[in-house]
Amino acid sequence: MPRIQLDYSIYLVTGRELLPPGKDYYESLEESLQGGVTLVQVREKNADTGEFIEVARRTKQICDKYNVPVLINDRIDVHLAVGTAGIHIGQTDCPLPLARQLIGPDAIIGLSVRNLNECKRAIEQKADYIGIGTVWRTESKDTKGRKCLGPDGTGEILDLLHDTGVQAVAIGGIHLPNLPQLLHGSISPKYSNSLDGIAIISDIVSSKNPRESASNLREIVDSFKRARKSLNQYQVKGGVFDSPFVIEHRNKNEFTNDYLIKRVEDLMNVLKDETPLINQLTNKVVMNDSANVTLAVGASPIMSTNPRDVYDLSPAIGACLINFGTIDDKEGMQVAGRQANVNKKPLIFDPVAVGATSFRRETAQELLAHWQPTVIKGNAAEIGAMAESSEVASRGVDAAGSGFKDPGSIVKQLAKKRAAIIVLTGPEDYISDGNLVIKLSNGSHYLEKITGSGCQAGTLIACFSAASKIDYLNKNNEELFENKSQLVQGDMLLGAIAGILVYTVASEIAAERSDVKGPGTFRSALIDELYNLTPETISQRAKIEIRY
Ligand SMILES: Cc1ncc(COP(=O)(O)OP(=O)(O)O)c(N)n1
Ligand SMILES: Cc1nc(C(=O)O)sc1CCOP(=O)(O)O
Repeated sequence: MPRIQLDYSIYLVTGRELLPPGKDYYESLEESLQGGVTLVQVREKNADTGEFIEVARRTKQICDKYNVPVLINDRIDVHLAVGTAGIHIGQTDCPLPLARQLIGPDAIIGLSVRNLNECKRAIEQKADYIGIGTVWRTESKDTKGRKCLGPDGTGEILDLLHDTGVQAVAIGGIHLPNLPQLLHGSISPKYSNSLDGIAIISDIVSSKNPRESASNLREIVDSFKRARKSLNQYQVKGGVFDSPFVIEHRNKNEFTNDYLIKRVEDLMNVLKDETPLINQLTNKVVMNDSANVTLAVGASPIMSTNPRDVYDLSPAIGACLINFGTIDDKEGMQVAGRQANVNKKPLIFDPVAVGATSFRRETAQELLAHWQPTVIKGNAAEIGAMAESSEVASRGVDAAGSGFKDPGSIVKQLAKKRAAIIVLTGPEDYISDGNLVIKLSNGSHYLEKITGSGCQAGTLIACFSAASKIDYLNKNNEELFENKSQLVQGDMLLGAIAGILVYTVASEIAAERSDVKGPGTFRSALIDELYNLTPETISQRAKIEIRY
């Protein structure tokens, strides 16, 4: 008989010592089940055997009312005494093959996994599921000396589970604000596997209102799973598509150049009407020009980097740009990005010269463990480094060589790996959400002759991503909270396309002006042409190619 299938979505691990003062354990448990907990593990670190059995027995009685299975932490004897669905064991507990012999073929066995080797062994030993941790620091267990895996490390482990049938939850430091970042950021780089659920102690147990806490977490996990399912449907059927970043359900036949141009025009008007604030943590070399291009398209720049300030500003901004050209404000970047995720703001990451030094590579990894970007923009060297491709070597901030043999597939694969929109800039620009690749062929050779043109493109992507979110909210007010797992509402692919198109078309017009004699005059003319650009000009000049 096959073992029962468990729903790992919201996996409550109990912790009586973490209850708020005065809250009864059984009352808290029942409320959390009403909020949507799908699986419970009884974890008793201080109880003696008799007490553990009694707690497990009463826990199972309550869970049975809600048809929620119970597992026992570590103790095979308690599992056998109470007749629960199975056990969860750690690396130093009873070895899995022995545990299987003792509890029989039908019981569930989950195993804690901290790295790739432990995961391989869990697969060999036929664990039913693995608990991947610790994702982030936690006060609920002593994890001193252990490396936090972050969403990235979790995703690498998920890749190994491809086609194995082994399920996976993540554990450690998971709370409502960082949950969307974990779910999106842990989508595995090679096979796009995602978590089956999350294991939680304190976010539920320490809550005064465990029903609400569980229900909030459940809503995010459910909507993430729905979005993943519709993405898979698109890949299978090749018809209507809906990536995790795109709320608009588009039909392939309607997604044409004319449609894109019309939507870019809409966003140009939104920016002028709504003047969103764009916070830019950017490098010293380009700060002034970036602020000016922001103003030229109708948005409003702010260049705040102080951690307290970016925290307070976050709810009020339209989008956040993190450009780590001079990496002076790492703490500010960590806080700004994290708060952008929490407040569901578009977060644009420009990893300037990321492949040039190990410091830059490590900083990028560290930042990406703190937050999930909506868009990653770079030149060939930067995108190559992010994709861990050796095809294009990195030389300072410039892309060496002519780029990739197949740029479309590089951006598409990286978009899947990073669960973000990827923008590759160069003589032609390539943009992908992991499903589609858009090639844009506007621009001027002068862009290579002024400093910070790539940085300005990142700024404009941030402006138009903010416009895309505003546009979405203006049109779908009642559906504001339709998909709580969404990192940001609005069509972020469109925001990226609009930013690049507006910038490159304006650069063409600037370069054609008779008063432009070289890079110096081009630089000023570019800001003027961004300011004067009309939707009609975009429509006349845009060179767009859509590839599936
Ligand atoms: C779902 C889940 N994952 C990991 C753990 C940790 O188990 P273990 O390593 O055995 O540590 P203790 O829980 O015994 O402290 C877990 N309990 N549940
Ligand atoms: C029990 C446990 N195991 C972990 C691991 O990494 O194996 S982390 C952890 C504690 C999880 O508690 P919270 O949800 O409060 O962070």
